[in-house]
This record gives sequence, C-alpha cells and structure tokens, in this order.
Amino acid sequence: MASPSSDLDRERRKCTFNVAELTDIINGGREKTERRQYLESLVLNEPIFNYDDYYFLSREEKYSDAVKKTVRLVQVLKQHNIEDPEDYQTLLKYVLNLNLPIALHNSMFRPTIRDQGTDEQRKKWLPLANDYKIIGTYAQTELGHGTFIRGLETTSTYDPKREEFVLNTPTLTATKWWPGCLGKTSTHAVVMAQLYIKNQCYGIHSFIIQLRSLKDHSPMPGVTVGDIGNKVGLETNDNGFLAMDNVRIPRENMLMRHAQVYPDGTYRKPANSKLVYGTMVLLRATVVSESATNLSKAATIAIRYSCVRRQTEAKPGELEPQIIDYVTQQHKLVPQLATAYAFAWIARYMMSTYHALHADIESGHLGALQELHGISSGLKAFTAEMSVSGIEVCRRACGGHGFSAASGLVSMYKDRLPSCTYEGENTVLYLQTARFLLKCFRQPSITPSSMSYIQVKPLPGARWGVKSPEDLMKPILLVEAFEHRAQRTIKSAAQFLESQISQGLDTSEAMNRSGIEFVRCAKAHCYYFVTRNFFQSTALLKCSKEIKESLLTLGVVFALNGIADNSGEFLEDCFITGTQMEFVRERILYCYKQLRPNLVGLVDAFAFADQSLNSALGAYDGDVYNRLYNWAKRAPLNKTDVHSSYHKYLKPILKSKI
Ligand SMILES: CCCCCCCCCCCCCCCCCCCCCCCCCC(=O)SCCNC(=O)CCNC(=O)[C@H](O)C(C)(C)COP(=O)(O)OP(=O)(O)OC[C@H]1O[C@@H](n2cnc3c(N)ncnc32)[C@H](O)[C@@H]1OP(=O)(O)O
Ligand SMILES: Cc1cc2nc3c(=O)[nH]c(=O)nc-3n(C[C@H](O)[C@H](O)[C@H](O)COP(=O)(O)OP(=O)(O)OC[C@H]3O[C@@H](n4cnc5c(N)ncnc54)[C@H](O)[C@@H]3O)c2cc1C
Repeated sequence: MASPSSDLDRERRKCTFNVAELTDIINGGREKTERRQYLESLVLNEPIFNYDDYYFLSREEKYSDAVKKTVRLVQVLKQHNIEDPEDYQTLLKYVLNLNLPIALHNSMFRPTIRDQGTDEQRKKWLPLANDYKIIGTYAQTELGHGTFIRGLETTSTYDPKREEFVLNTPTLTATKWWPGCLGKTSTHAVVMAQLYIKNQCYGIHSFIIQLRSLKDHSPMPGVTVGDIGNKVGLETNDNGFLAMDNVRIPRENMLMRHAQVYPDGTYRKPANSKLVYGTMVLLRATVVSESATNLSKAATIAIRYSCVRRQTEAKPGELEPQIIDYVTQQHKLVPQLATAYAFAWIARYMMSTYHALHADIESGHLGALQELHGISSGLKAFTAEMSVSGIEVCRRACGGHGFSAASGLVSMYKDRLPSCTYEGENTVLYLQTARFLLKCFRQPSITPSSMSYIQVKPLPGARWGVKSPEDLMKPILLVEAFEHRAQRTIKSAAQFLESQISQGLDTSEAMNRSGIEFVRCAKAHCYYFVTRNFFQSTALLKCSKEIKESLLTLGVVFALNGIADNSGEFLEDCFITGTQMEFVRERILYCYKQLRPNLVGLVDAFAFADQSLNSALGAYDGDVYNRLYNWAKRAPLNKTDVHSSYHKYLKPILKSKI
C-alpha cells in the first residue's frame, strides 16, 4: 500500500500554480492573509483551544468546554485590542471550530443595539456589551410563531405613570423558544414584543431585558429561563426558552432609533415598519459567508482523503487506485469544490452589498431596504441549502470513515443543518425574493441595476448559441443560459399568478397557489446571480494564468452541473437541445480531467488549520489511518479493557448454565 503522506506530497508536486498566491486571493489580499496568520498565531498554540477529544464529550461537557474557550477567547481579544468584527469573524471561520455560546451576543445583540438604538442608548449599552460586562441574545421566535413575526404574542405594555414597560408572556405559545445562548449564558436579551400603549397595539418593537443577576447569574424576578434540550446538532449552544411575568423595564430600554414612545405615551412610528427587521438581514448576509466556509472545509476533508484512500485493484497485483481517480468520485466532489469557490465569491459580493445598502439606509434612503431584503433572502436560502447538501455529499464520499465522528463531517453537517431554518426558513425566504423579482418585473423604476436583466423579456423560440463542446468554456454562453432560465421562470411565475387572480381567487390565495412557481423562479435567479458573479469576479482577478484557468474551469463545472441537474428547465422551452445536453455532459468530464492535478492545491489554498478542520481524514499530512487508530484508542469506552457493564449485565448470562 502506498503511504498516505507520499500520496499527498505527490499531489502537491503536480499542482500547476502557486498555492500561496491563491490563498491571498481567497483572503482578499496579502495583507489579509498576514492578518489571518497573526490571529491564528494568537490562539492555535494555546492548549485550551485544542479539540482533539471534542467528539467524545457529552452535550453538557461540550457546552461547558465552549464556555471555557469563549472566556479565553474574550481575554485574548482584549489583551490584543482586537475590536474589528472582521477579525472576530476570521477567528471563527478559520480557527475556532465551534459555535460559541456568545454567538448571538456578537452577531445579533450588539448589531441590534448599534442599528436600532439612539445615540444615548448606544453610549449606555455598547461599552458594556463590547467589554463583555453583559452578554446578550436576540429573543424573537416563540413556541407558536417563528416565521410570522407579526403574529408574535409577547406583550410590552407602556405604563406612563412609572414611565416603564411591562413585559408579559400571556400564553404558553408566547414563550420565547429557540434563541441561541439564551438558556444558560446570556445576562440580557433584545426581546421582540408587541408594543401596547393605552390598549392600542403598535406592532413589534425591540426591548432590552435583563435576564439574569449580574451578581450570581440567577434569573431576575419574573423571568423563567432555561435550555430547550438536545437538538440535532449545535450542542455547544444553549438555545433557550423564556417566559416573562410582569417584568418591568425603564422606558429607555425600548430601542428608539426608528420609533419612539415619549414619557406621556405619545407614539412616533418608524419611517418604515421593516427597519425593526434589520438585524435578521445582517445575519442572512453572514449565513452566505458561513455556507461558503463550511463547504470549503468539507471539500478540503473529502478531497484530501480521496487522494490518500486507495480501493479496488484494476488488475490483479496492481497498486489500487486513489479513489479520487474514479470519475464517479470526481462527480461527487469537484462540483462541491466549485460551489465552495462560487459561494466564497458571492459571499464577498453579499457583504459589500450589505455594507453599501446599509449605509444608504442609515442615511435615510429607505428604498434600499427592499433591495437588500430581496437579494439577501434568496442568497441565504440558496447557499445554505447547497452548502448543507454538499457537506453530506462529501461525508458519504468518504465511505465508512465518513460516518465516524473523527471525520469532522458528521458534526459539521449537524451544526450547519439548521442554517436552512434559522434566520428565516428557506422556502419562506425564497418566496420573499420571488415577490421582489416579480415587483421588479412589473416596475422597471424600482429594479436595481444588478437585476436589470429582469426587464429584458425572453424571446419565444430563443435558442442557445452553443455549437460545440468547446463553446461551453465560454462564460458568456453559460451566463446566457442561466439568464434565459431566470427570465423565463420569472415571467412564467408572473403569468401563473395573474391566471389565478383572473380565475377569481383573492390575492393571498392566488399568491399561495403560485408558491411553487415563485420558489422555482427565485432559485433560478440565485443560480444565475451566483454564476454571473463568479465569472465577473474571476475575470477581474490579477493573478497567474494557471490560477485563472483553474478558477474558470471551476466556474464552468459549477455552471454545467447546474444545467445538467436542472436539465428539464432548460429543455422545457427547447432553449437547449438534446445534442447540447450531450455536450454538457461531455464537457463536465473534460473539466474534471483538467482540474484533477490541481484538486489538492485548490483545497490547500483555503489554508484551514488542522485544528479548525478537526478531522482524522482531512489533516494536511494525510496521515489518516494513524489518526483514526489513535483517536479510537482514546475513546471513553476503551478506558478499561473490561467495561463495567460486563460485571453488571454480561457476566451473569455468559456464566449461566444452558
Ligand atoms: C472583536 C469583536 C467582535 C465584535 C462584533 C461586533 C458586531 C459585529 C457583527 C458581525 C457579525 C459577526 C458574527 C458572525 C458569526 C456568525 C455566527 C452565526 C451564528 C448563527 C446563529 C443563528 C442565529 C439565528 C437567529 C434567528 O433565527 S433570529 C429569528 C429569525 N427569524 C426570521 O428570520 C423570521 C422570518 N420571517 C420574516 O422575516 C418575516 O416575517 C417575513 C416572512 C418576511 C414576513 O414579514 P411580515 O412582517 O409578515 O411582512 P408583511 O407585512 O407581509 O410585509 C411584507 C413586505 O415586507 C417586506 N419585508 C419583509 N421583511 C423585510 C425586511 N427585512 N426588509 C425589508 N422589507 C421586508 C416584504 O418584502 C414585503 O414587501 P411587499 O412585497 O409587500 O412590497
Ligand atoms: C438552531 C436554531 C437557532 C435559532 N436561533 C434563534 C435565535 O437566536 N433567535 C430567535 O429569535 N430565533 C431563533 N431560531 C428560530 C428560527 O428563526 C425559526 O425557527 C425560523 O425562523 C423558522 O420559523 P418556524 O420555526 O416558526 O418555522 P415554521 O414557520 O413553523 O415553518 C414550518 C414549515 O412551514 C412553512 N411555512 C411557514 N410559513 C409559511 C408561509 N408563509 N408560506 C409558505 N410556507 C410557510 C415553512 O416553509 C416550513 O416548511 C433558531 C432556530 C434554530 C433551529
């Protein structure tokens, strides 16, 4: 048998480009790589951030271990004056392989105060939060409602005599349920509740509530709080429940940047009622980036492993091939790698669009709200869905060892799975994007330039300009296919909706009946958007010819697999012919061959530290079998040669006479 390490060495020698150059591109430049290396150096050598036996821990031990790591992380951040959210995100992405029990503090609690608090409120709360003197979460979802925010039942009633709000959980279904870090960690929460003044309801607003004493962490009077119990994954997180019984807070604890309640109870409404949903939009944009990172990790593990794993001699006595040389294996993994790159590029687009449009909104240009919501909803759903299913493809591609916790892919899959649900259930978000697409379809004046393609009506009888398999290497033709599909499905969704209305259905019923068409067009739009962005961004890169070629070929794989997997949608109106579809399949195979020598280089370029992959199958040196064996020997069941259950249960039946 060939040595696994020499297999990876050989792969690395075959790579046609400079891996470090590609790492810089992925990180966003040499300076960013150096910053990342500096941040890594702060934590990687600390024993506390060791994850070797993490997969053996119970739920409670995992939570406790995560709290310990969190506290040390906070100390490191303070010690080195690290305050930039980008640095924090880099540490989470590349070094710390877990969901912290302060995830919601940094990703939602602080941003909500920043975006929805007045200057005075920011001045009061942010220093406390930034210094981790308080730890907060975002408590919106209830037992009875998650998607339909307007249906939340928690109440916050203004008492003008004492200038206080009184918060209540009036029913069982009003109990807050799911908020991350709520159960055991957080001392405070931004709670979303229906605002009542003088018996009139003004809808959902945000309030800061103290959950636990800052002296001994016990729940505050009137607050019932706890962990909701075990889940599929995210064992380090104490997703919680919260019920409030006449919890009084000062008037100043309502976040009043957009809407105000004056001491006498006068209410001033926000310029747009959706401003209160702003933090969710930020998190949806962040999920795009998380989806890219995690799929990159999964592809790294599965591709390295597939280069050291050998199986099935072709002829008796011959060296068994590396499993990566089976085209069926390439057909599982190369599309995941291509998707990981496509998502890394769209994540960068999403974050810069978020910052640009968020700045517009801050300066009062509220039209940007719709655009940001329309773009981020669909991309969150699309990337979460494909990333989660891609991680599972990678896991299965590792055969039996993919089922071992030591693969790192099991916990990754379980922890990423809820990204399809949290921050807006995927179907619901696709429907939101579809609404926006249809609005743009009807009203050119509100169509952002990034979506102007919607205004071009697809020509009936239009045909794809591909004449040969070689034509499929031309980005312009690939993007054209996705553009056509998106235009056609948006138009067809609009027509479907109109047909339902003309049959006499009211608007909401007609919208419901059009839901499947809506989701179809939103997905088609997202595939187009990501493909176009991939080729546009790659074309702009200043890099070696070899890197550009590899990236373009990955883009072709992403696009061609998208066409092959959704072939019905391209064949339906005869835009693509059966012969062209044969070209597509032929070219996919050709691209796999082109990319084969560079597969390890393309995953090495992500430069994940072994610690962050925490995988016996995917470590840089490829020493898979020693790692698996040594890991198994440390398993709690192997602490003694004879397990206590032998004495308790087995022994009597083994010793009993038949
Ligand atoms: C070193 C220092 C460090 C420092 C750091 C400092 C800070 C820096 C931070 C940096 C972060 C770094 C951390 C990274 C770590 C990441 C870790 C991740 C951990 C993840 C944990 C997981 C967390 C998970 C958390 C959660 O899960 S939190 C809960 C999430 N829950 C949902 O997402 C509910 C979904 N449901 C809805 O979003 C709505 O309900 C609904 C369906 C839209 C209908 O909404 P409704 O109100 O009914 O709407 P309608 O009245 O029908 O109106 C409909 C009309 O409004 C429109 N419209 C609806 N919305 C919006 C909207 N937004 N905007 C604009 N318009 C909108 C709509 O287009 C329509 O327009 P039209 O077509 O009519 O013109
Ligand atoms: C791990 C995890 C962490 C979370 N963290 C937080 C947190 O920190 N803070 C917080 O407040 N919440 C949190 N949540 C809650 C989360 O945001 C909600 O679960 C999510 O928004 C989905 O809402 P739901 O559970 O009500 O699903 P439901 O809306 O009940 O969805 C069930 C089904 O109904 C369908 N459906 C619902 N409405 C419609 C519609 N209008 N049209 C078509 N189909 C529809 C959905 O597509 C889905 O198939 C978390 C959830 C999880 C799983």
